[in-house]
Amino acid sequence: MSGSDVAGQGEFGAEAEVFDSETLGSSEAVRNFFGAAYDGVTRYAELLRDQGELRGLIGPREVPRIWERHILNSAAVAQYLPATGAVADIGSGAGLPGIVIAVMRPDLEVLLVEPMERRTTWLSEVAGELGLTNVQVKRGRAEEYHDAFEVDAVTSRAVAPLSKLARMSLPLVRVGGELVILKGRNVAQEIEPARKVLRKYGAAEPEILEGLTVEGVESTTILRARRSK
Ligand SMILES: C[S@@+](CC[C@H](N)C(=O)[O-])C[C@H]1O[C@@H](n2cnc3c(N)ncnc32)[C@H](O)[C@@H]1O
Repeated sequence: MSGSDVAGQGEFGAEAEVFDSETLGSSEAVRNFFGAAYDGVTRYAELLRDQGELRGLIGPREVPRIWERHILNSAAVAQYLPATGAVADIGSGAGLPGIVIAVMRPDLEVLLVEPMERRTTWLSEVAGELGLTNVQVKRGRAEEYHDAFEVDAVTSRAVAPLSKLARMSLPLVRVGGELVILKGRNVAQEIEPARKVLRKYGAAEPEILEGLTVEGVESTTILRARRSK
C-alpha cells in the first residue's frame, strides 16, 4: 500500500495531541462508552495493532493511535444508523468503520464492500475471530453491486470526495435510506461540487452532524444525506 492510500494520515481527528493508545483503550470512559461492545472492539484494536502494518492495512504512524484516530472515529457513526436493517460499508479497507459498526450494532446486518483481495481476506478473518455473524464480506467495487442489493444505509470513510462517493454509493441505498459518511472538518466544501449527483440520485440536502468526544478525543464530522426518491 502506498503512503497516499494508507488510511488516517492527516484526515481524522486532532493532530496536536497524541494519546497513549493502550491507556486510552483501557480507560474508564472508553469502557463505559462501548459497554457490551467493549471486548469485541478491544480485540479488533489488538488485531489491527499486531497485524495492521505488517499486512499493509494501516501506516506505521497509525499503530500507536489506533484507538484515538480509528476506533473512536469509526464509532461516531453508529449513533446515526437505523435501528434495524442492513448497512453497507463502502471501501472498508482494514474494517473502518465497518467492523466497529458490526461489533457495536449486532442488530444490523453489515456488508463490507472492498475490492482488494488482501483486505477482504483480512476482513473475513477478523469477522471469524470476533464471531461476528452479522457481517458479509463482498469483494468488488461498489459500482459492481448497483443492481445486486439495496441497503438501509451506506457508510464510508476515506474512500472518495462526496461527488464520487455519492455516485458509487447512492444507487445502493433504498429510497428512504441514508448515506452516512465520515468526513474531515472541511466536509462542507464537498457539498457544492456534489449537488448535481446528489440530485440525480434523489438525495435530500445533506446534514453535517457532530461526531463524538470521549476522554477528550474528538472524532471527525459526519455527513448524512437521505435518499428521498
Ligand atoms: C484509504 S482506504 C480507506 C479504508 C477504510 N475505510 C479506512 O477508513 O481506513 C480506501 C479503500 O477504498 C477501497 N475502494 C476504492 N475504490 C472503491 C470502490 N469503487 N468501491 C469500493 N471500495 C473502493 C480501497 O480498496 C481501499 O481499501
